[in-house]
Amino acid sequence: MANEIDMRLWQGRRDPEPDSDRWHQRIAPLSENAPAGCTLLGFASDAGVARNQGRIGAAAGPSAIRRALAPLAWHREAPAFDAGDVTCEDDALEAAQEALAERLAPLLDAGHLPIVLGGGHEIAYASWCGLARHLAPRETRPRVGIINLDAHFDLRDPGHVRSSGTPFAQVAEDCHARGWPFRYACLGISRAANTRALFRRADELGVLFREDRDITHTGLDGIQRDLERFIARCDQLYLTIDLDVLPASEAPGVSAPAARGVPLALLEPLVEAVRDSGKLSLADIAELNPDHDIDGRTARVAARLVHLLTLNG
Ligand SMILES: N=CN[C@@H](CCC(=O)O)C(=O)O
Ligand SMILES: [Mn+2]
Ligand SMILES: [Mn+2]
Repeated sequence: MANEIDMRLWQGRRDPEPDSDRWHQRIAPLSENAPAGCTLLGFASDAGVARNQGRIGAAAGPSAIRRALAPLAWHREAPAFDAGDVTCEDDALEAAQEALAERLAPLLDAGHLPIVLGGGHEIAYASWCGLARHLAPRETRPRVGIINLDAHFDLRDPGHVRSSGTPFAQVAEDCHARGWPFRYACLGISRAANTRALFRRADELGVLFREDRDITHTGLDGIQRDLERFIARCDQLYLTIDLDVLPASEAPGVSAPAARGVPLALLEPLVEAVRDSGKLSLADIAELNPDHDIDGRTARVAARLVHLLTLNG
């Protein structure tokens, strides 16, 4: 289930001038006793998307993000590592989620900032389980804030089927079982793409949500303030980005492209606010489907988001 680390994906142009490195020249395979840095870990799965009646292909997402990140300019001081992939075999989603959690927890224990590359949004339950495994022995009631940039709540009832549409309902159940608060913010919601039942569940669970049409140049300041208030109530943050939050023109390579979406230019300040909060423990990027991408557009957006998230390290 855990693949060898394939460093051949890390290729790109080389400039002869000094101080001109790119990611492919700096990223290293994760080794034992590596110093803390940002660590990429792939989750090659679209089993959750298949269960959710979506377009499969996201299992190839992690490699496509690495290829798109490889030639981007390196601006970091701290190291970056590639920890390889966890692969979901056929429909063995729960086993793959467990395997990812098992890989993530020691990375968090060692002080890394893991960035998990999807993979369908079923990645989110796996990321959460890794974070919970790291936190459980350390804190009795951790105040974790989950910030999801997504057109969808992904709060479908997991009692029917566990899929890419259920991860945050699964997290809510897990928090309830542990006696931990469930703090969930979902920014970019499309009213047209979420049923009334999902809006009701979001209200019942006290979710902070903002619709795609409200995230505009004029509305951004207010949303930033709401986000900052949410962040102030948390001790650590888990950021999850579903690429279908972007307009289909910017992110065509997803299972469910957005007719409207929130442009990258408006998402970046929100990502920066999370990054610069000093509370970010874990991030993932979900739903890249290279089969439906156009000229690598969506992979480039995903790579740019990884670049942005890790810029200050
Ligand atoms: N990851 C989540 N996906 C959406 C899919 C919506 C669709 O296929 O239209 C959801 O379940 O709501
Ligand atoms: Mn979505
Ligand atoms: Mn989603």
